[in-house]
Amino acid sequence: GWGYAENNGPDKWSDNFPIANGPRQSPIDIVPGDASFDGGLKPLKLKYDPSTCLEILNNGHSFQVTFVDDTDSSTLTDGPISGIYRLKQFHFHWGASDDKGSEHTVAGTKYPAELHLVHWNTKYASFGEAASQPDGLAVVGVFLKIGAENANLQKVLDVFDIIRAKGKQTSFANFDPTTLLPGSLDYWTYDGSLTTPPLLESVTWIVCKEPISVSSGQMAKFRSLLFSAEGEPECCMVDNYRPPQPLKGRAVRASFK
Ligand SMILES: COc1cc(C[n+]2ccc3cc(OS(N)(=O)=O)ccc3c2)cc(OC)c1OC
Ligand SMILES: [Zn+2]
Repeated sequence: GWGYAENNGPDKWSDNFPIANGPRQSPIDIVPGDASFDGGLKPLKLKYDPSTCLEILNNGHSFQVTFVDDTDSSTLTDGPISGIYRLKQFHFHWGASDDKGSEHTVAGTKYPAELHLVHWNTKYASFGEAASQPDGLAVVGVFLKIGAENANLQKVLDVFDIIRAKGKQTSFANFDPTTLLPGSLDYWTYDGSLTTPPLLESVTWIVCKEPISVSSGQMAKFRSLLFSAEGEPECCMVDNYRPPQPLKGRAVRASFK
């Protein structure tokens, strides 16, 4: 299957997923000077209920924290979207070293990691159905920047020893993803795609301008996870990011001046 190695990585994804060369692929390089301020963009409204937090899983590409999404308990509204989008999961992408790892870049700058909070439009019956619609998903991206230790993030890293290998999962309750958001919710927004196969062009991207902090030691903990399953030769989970894709004429709007 697909991965991030030389033989199955981003440059090979178009073999099985031709949409990889489509008109609205993600991530992109965000050039602040080229983004147009849109005074019509509303502030993001994120309302998360920690009791909807379910489990944490190593899916072999990243780790994800999954939420119960059968009610409107944890939602994204306003911002660039209309309607109600429900939180399904959040996950991260990161590098083998602190000089790379984010998927979106800002005027060519790479951050050591990027958080994705994945939401689906409740006008559709499920995540899977929404994922095939042009307005089906909204992903909030948050950059991680090397600095002070992040105590909220540490709660997630503390269970990594249990989910070290692909396929491992454990219950994970009462986590509030709001604690992983930056102080300012200023954002850039553009129409894009999932950044991993099936690369569906169904995502309204909402990328926060302000990063959250992560310490270098915490980044080392991310890199202790494995792409490989138990009993397989150990392969460190690092560089699980897709590089920026062609903008192909898309507009990037800014919610701030
Ligand atoms: C839960 O059901 C699905 C899970 C998934 C798993 N999945 C695969 C790839 C993903 C890529 C994502 O990309 S990202 N990095 O842009 O956030 C986000 C969520 C994803 C979730 C895909 C589906 O169809 C596309 C599903 O519906 C059948
Ligand atoms: Zn992602």
